Amino acid sequence: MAEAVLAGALSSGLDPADVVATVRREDRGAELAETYGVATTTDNAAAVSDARLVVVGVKPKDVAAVLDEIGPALPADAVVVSVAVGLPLSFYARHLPADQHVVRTMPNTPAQVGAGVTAVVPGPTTDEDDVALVEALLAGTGETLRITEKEIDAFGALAGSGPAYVFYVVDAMAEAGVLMGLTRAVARRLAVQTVLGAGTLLARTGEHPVVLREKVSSPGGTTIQALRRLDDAGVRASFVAAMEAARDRSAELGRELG
Ligand SMILES: NC(=O)C1=CN([C@@H]2O[C@H](COP(=O)(O)OP(=O)(O)OC[C@H]3O[C@@H](n4cnc5c(N)ncnc54)[C@H](OP(=O)(O)O)[C@@H]3O)[C@@H](O)[C@H]2O)C=CC1
Ligand SMILES: O=C(O)[C@@H]1CCC=N1
Repeated sequence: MAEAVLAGALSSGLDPADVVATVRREDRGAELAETYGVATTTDNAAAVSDARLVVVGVKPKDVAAVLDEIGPALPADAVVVSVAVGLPLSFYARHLPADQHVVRTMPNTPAQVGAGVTAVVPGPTTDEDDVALVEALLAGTGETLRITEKEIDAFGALAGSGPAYVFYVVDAMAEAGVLMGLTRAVARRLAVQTVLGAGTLLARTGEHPVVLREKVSSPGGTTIQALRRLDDAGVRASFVAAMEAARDRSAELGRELG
């Protein structure tokens, strides 16, 4: 996820000379340096010692150790940007020096191609300049949306995890195409282009998805037959249950690790 944010930010004008990426493995560092032209190091504390923005992009279970490591080296005016699912701002406050500014975010992987959407939750002591700086970093990754911390588990369940649901649907549609005799390459291309086209149509027209769905579903035609099968199989209810499970896991992670 951190690489996707890096790629999006660089593509919109962030200077690679202003970035230090930290890694655990030298080979990973070489890969990032080669791909993005950024400096890399395995020394997290050294990397943050004159940083203005510090994106902590490790898994939730590893965040505490990284914060404990970098805390003493952080400049007082550095803003720590959280991307971890589940961990509340209070968690960061416990592991960082008093009054260190923190902005909690929830990005998604389309950030890599500038088509992401990221939630931004300012920390209690964070000033407007700091939040604007974080939003400027994220501008190249797509849209940003300020929300409250109580909304972020739901945001993550919908938008953070959302790309995985779409990839799941694309895979299922392509597999159905193969079942009906299309080649794998053609089936996948059709599924990808159809999702891209439908998403673009939704975004450009601003029409409600129900209206667009009805325009495809001719009375007595083919699409309505397909949609009836999806309803019979409980697909809509499954989406609700799936996203509630993701939201609940996010809250649970916060309790487990916090
Ligand atoms: N994946 C997603 O779509 C989203 C993820 N997130 C959040 O982003 C965070 C990362 O998730 P994700 O990208 O999936 O996980 P990954 O495991 O793919 O990425 C974590 C990276 O952190 C590196 N790392 C681990 N420990 C250290 C350390 N001490 N110092 C430096 N680097 C370290 C890992 O190195 P190594 O390669 O050696 O393992 C790895 O490259 C999580 O907190 C997650 O909740 C948020 C929104 C969406
Ligand atoms: O699955 C996860 O835990 C991360 C957080 C949101 C998307 N991926």
